Amino acid sequence: MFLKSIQIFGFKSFADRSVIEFRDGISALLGPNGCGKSNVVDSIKWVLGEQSTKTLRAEKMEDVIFNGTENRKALNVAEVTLTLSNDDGVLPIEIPEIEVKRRLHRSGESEYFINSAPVKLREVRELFFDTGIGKSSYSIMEQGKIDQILSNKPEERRYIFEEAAGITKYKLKGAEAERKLQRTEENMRQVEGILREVKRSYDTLKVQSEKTFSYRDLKERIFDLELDIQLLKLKGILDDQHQKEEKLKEKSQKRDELRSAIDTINNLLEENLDQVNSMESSLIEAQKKLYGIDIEKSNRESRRQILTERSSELEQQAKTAVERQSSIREKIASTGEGISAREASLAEFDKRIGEIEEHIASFTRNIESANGRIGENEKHIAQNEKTVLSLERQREDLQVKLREITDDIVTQLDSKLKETGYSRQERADMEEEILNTIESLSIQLKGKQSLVEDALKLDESEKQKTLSLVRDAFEATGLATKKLSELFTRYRSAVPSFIDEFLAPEGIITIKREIDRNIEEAGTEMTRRREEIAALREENKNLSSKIEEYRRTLEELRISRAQMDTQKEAMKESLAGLKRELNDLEKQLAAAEAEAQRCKLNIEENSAKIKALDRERVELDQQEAKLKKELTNLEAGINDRNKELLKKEDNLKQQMDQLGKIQSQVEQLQVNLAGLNAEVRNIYDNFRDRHSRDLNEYDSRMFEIREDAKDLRDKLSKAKEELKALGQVNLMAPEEFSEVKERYDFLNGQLDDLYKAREDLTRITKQIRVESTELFLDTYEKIKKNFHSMFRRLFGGGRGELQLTEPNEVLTSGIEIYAQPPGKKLENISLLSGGERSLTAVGLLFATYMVKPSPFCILDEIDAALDESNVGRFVNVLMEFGNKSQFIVITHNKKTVAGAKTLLGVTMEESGVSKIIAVRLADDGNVVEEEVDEPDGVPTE
Ligand SMILES: Nc1ncnc2c1ncn2[C@@H]1O[C@H](COP(=O)(O)OP(=O)(O)OP(=O)(O)O)[C@@H](O)[C@H]1O
Repeated sequence: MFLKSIQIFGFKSFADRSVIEFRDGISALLGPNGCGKSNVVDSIKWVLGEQSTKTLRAEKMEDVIFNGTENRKALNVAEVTLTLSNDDGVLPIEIPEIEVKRRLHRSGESEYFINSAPVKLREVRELFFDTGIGKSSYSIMEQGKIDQILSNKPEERRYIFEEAAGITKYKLKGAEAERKLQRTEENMRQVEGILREVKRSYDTLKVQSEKTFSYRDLKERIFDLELDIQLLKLKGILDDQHQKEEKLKEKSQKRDELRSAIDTINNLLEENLDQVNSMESSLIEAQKKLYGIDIEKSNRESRRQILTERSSELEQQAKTAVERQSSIREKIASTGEGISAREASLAEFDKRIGEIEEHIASFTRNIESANGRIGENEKHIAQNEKTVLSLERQREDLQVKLREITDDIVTQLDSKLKETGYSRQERADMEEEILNTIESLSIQLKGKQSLVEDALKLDESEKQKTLSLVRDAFEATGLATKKLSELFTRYRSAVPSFIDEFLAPEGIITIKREIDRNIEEAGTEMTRRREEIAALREENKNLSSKIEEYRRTLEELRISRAQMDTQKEAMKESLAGLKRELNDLEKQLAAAEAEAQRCKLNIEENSAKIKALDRERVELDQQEAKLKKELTNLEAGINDRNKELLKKEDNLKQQMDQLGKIQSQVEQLQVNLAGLNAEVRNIYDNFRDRHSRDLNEYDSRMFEIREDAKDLRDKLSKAKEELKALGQVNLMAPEEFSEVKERYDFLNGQLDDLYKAREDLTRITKQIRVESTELFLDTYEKIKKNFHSMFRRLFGGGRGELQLTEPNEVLTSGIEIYAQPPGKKLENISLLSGGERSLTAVGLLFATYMVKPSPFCILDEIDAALDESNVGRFVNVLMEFGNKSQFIVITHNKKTVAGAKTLLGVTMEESGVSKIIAVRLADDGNVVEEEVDEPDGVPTE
């Protein structure tokens, strides 16, 4: 026994955790349609790693999770655990019992386990390689799959043979090796391409790098030569510098000695000068005082002159002020007149403005009253319009009523006339008869009257005769009257009395007349109101044009008032100007008077001041004579001292000349030294700028140079020419070359590895192909032979053939099946009947089993299309195989069930939820173990 049990939870219709314990031999899985038998097969395929939702009869993978029933909620996880016995070591793990589990969450998360350890799908698949079990194997055969085997292209049938030959693993390895080989060749092509590219750079950079090395050597030589030239130059300067410093030291000493001798002479000179200076200060002081007196004297003289001139000016000013007073007075008089005239004009303006204001007020009132009147008229118009509107509505209502009542009159008249049997013709006839009777009566009466009148003229006898005739005639008249009265009575009864009802005060015609009258009255009232509205509108139109006229006049009045205001303002301003002018003139007059007074006072003050100045002049003349005497004495003393000073200064000058010469020599030396220093600095700086190095570093080399400057310069120009001849140089070439070289060497190494790998892979692929071909051919030949005999057993005769479509390409060739049921021609399987096809496929399956039986086999209703005799043969063969291999058969066929040792029932006691029931049969076919009641749909014999 290989398949021990399966535990299903949440998978399709298995909502509850269900365990199916499998036994050796043939187990039949029974149950009514739709109870979940095929779901058990699906669960086995699923746990073995089936990924095709189509094969699992689902749209998407989540569809395999129990999705609920009317009474149960859907689950969120499906889990199937398959327990396999590995006592025979079929599976490549050395454990006697292996548990494979697959779990799927509704979120899409999927897990696989082998013996509770999480694994990848690949590991599950590898576990069943070449065992006949697994995704694409022959251990699970369904009705659909049998059809597939037979109707597939010959090449697609190969998997059964490959699985039986055990070359699936080889095939995978071969494919893997092929893939690797392809990848390797692809890599080789890529590496070769890259290498070609790199080689180009490699060659170019190699040449460039060699050139760069020559360049670098020359550069170094040039540097050394330039260094030596600079060092030689520096050495010459430094020697010169040393000599000049010595000379400077000597000259500086001499200069310092001269400076101290000059300082001594200077000190003596300073003492004599101090004495001369003090005498000169006294002289200057005396001169200053004398000068001061002179200034004082001239000051006073000029002040005296100024005062005299000022007095005459003041007299002239006083005269002018008096003249100005009289002219101002004249202007004041004329300005006063101007003011009075403007005040009169202002009064006139006020009067006229008052009048205009009154006009404006009266026009404004007129406009207001006209507007008021228009407002009232508008109100009347609105009222009248309202009334007209309501009258119109009334009239319309009345007209509606009139139409209604007219209709009523016609209807009532009609019915009354019908009721009373009134006939117009009869009435007309009767009226004619009455008129005829009245006429004949009046003719008779006229005849009687003329008879009576004639009788009155006759004699008595004739009279009596005539009167009796008249009496007879009156009798006839009485008859006519009676007839008339009868006629009238008849006429009255013929004329309908309802007319009176109609005409009565509450009668319908009276009401109609009332309505007619009301309509007419409403019309008259509306006309009156409309006329009134028109009159009011006309009045308002007149009033509006009047208002417009008033407004225009008002506007004109306002403009003239504004003009008047402007003129008045101008007049006011002119008046104010004149008043200001008057005020100014009055002030000017006062000022002129004050001016005249001030001039008089100033003239008096000036004459007093002139007298005081004359007195001070006498005193100053005396002081001047005294100071002039003091000055003569001081000038003589200073002259003597100056002669002594001149002698000392001559001596000093000689010393100074000498000092000047030495100082200039010192300075020249200092300048020279500074120049040399600058030269040295320049040499250092230039060197640093050109070579980015410090010349200090090479100081010691200065004393090792044996060549002279000329030789060095010749060599330098030669080296420079050589450098120029090199042309453009890639300075980074050596570094770039070393990088490219490294890459070039690496790629070469890689290419060698790839060549080796390709050789290995080609060898492996070839080996796999040879081994696979051998294995395949061996198995194919066996199955072919078995198929032939199995076909004959199942069909009870006939012939079954297998043929390679391309015998020279064993590893890709298709396998054609030919079948010849007994008594028929050898035919291609596509021409077989459904049952024949099933039986042929079963034959192929069993032929394969004979070569490589898979550890277990599930057959899902493959007997469905077989007839009784074929089922019999099928069951016989099945039972034979059942002794060696484990079979789980889903069937509805009683004969097949009878062949089973164990019965497994699937029911749906609860709608939509599958449940497992197991029944074990003894060898004699009796039930020996019953775990649950026999499920519905279990066929019994
Ligand atoms: N995810 C699911 N959740 C619940 N029930 C499901 C699910 N997927 C399928 N089913 C139910 O499983 C039943 C089909 O089961 P299955 O095909 O195994 O029946 P069967 O016993 O093989 O029938 P038959 O004898 O007709 O072949 C259907 O009733 C279907 O509704």
